Amino acid sequence: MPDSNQPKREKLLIVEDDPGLQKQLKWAYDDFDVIVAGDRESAIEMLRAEEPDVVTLDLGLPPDPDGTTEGFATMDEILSLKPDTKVIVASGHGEKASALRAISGGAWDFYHKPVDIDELGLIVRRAFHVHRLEQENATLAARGNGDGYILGQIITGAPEMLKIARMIERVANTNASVMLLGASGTGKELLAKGLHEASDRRDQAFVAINCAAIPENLLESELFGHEKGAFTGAIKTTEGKIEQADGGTLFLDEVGDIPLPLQVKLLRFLQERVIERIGGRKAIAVDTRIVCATHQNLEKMIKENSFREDLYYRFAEIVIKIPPLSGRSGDASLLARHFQKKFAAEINPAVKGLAPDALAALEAWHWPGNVRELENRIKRAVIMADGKMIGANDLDLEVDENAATDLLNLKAAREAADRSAILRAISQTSGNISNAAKLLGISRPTLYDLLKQYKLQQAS
Ligand SMILES: Nc1ncnc2c1ncn2[C@@H]1O[C@H](COP(=O)(O)OP(=O)(O)OP(=O)(O)O)[C@@H](O)[C@H]1O
Repeated sequence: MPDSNQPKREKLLIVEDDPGLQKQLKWAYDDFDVIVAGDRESAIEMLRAEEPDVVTLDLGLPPDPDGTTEGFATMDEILSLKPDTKVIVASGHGEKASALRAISGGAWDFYHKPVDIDELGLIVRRAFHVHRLEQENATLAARGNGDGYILGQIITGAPEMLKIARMIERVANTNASVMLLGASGTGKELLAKGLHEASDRRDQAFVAINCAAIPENLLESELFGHEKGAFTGAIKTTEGKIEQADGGTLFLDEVGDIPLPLQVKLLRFLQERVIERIGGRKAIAVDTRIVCATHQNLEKMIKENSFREDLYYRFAEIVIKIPPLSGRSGDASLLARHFQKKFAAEINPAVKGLAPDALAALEAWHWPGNVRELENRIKRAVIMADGKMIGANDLDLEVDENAATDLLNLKAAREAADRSAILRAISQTSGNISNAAKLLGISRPTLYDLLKQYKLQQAS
């Protein structure tokens, strides 16, 4: 007798252009609901229609079956439409470069062809397992029940960031240099710290330096140190940041601001792993791992000859792009609750939470200054709040008509429209749920159900 309680089978999308291999893989995964696509277009069509959680992707797809361009274009499109997808990339080319490109582009895992069904089966099953855990974690975090922490101190429930945490964990124990790209306030320094803590260098120093904040003429000495008497004012021998981070990690923020002569000196350090202090004669060996960040367009700077291409490739063995806060579903409320509790404890314990209209305004805002802006706004609101709850007025935000983004499918578009209408109604009625329900033409219980469904509940 068929078991009506049987759980829904998980969906696996196989993107592979070889019909023989398609059949073989389909047969091997008969415990999953397998769908197959032979090229980018049909893969994206199936992603939109079926929303698979795991995808195995052959990099050699038509019209470039012997290269990787079409495969990577498919991977990028999948991850931009549905960032929580676990993409497992297969390549017959077996080059390290493809593996690095895949992982830094957000792939979950990489394996070399020819396919070993058992080995791939393990990877696929683990990917489903981790996807399930991440979904549970995201739900808990959005409800405010889970702690929502990743990599130590980073708070998020968004699949976009969980993907990045996973990438960071994977590269932490390689010695590859990592470049974090993201707008100001997206948490690059916190992620660099997270990478250090996830690596086996965690017991040694984590040293951070912002190259844009230090005058050009002092930056060399800050990085490389100096010997006593090397220049006027050098009254004692001083270690630079690179040496201070020996055995550990150096976070170089705003590398785009490093002047060209110093870029040459840094290149030498990265190639030979030795430094010379200013005024020093001996080469000192250092084992410092570099994580760097910038919000500048280094590729453009290379074209304009203001950044060295060879240094870029030394810095950017792995490039990780950090999404802006507005691209992290549910994180604005989650982080707001965290900062409200933190600042209330430090500054104004009378403030107990965020009113629904405040949460609505937070979710609708586009956050040009990212997490730093959110932190500052909540801090200010905690200081200024009259009552127990922070209201939308305390945040000094206007409800923003969200710019349309590329949505996965009609269901996702409807949900986005529902969320936006609900948030606006709550904001217009200053958080009064009965009035908001009236404004929306639905009953109060229906509105509560929708708040729950879209994870828009009020903080307790
Ligand atoms: N996910 C997060 N969870 C908790 N706090 C965060 C998170 N992201 C950022 N922050 C906090 O926001 C502030 C800005 O973060 P951080 O300095 O890491 O950003 P950044 O990208 O390095 O900024 P910039 O490019 O301007 O230097 C810090 O106070 C940091 O602790």
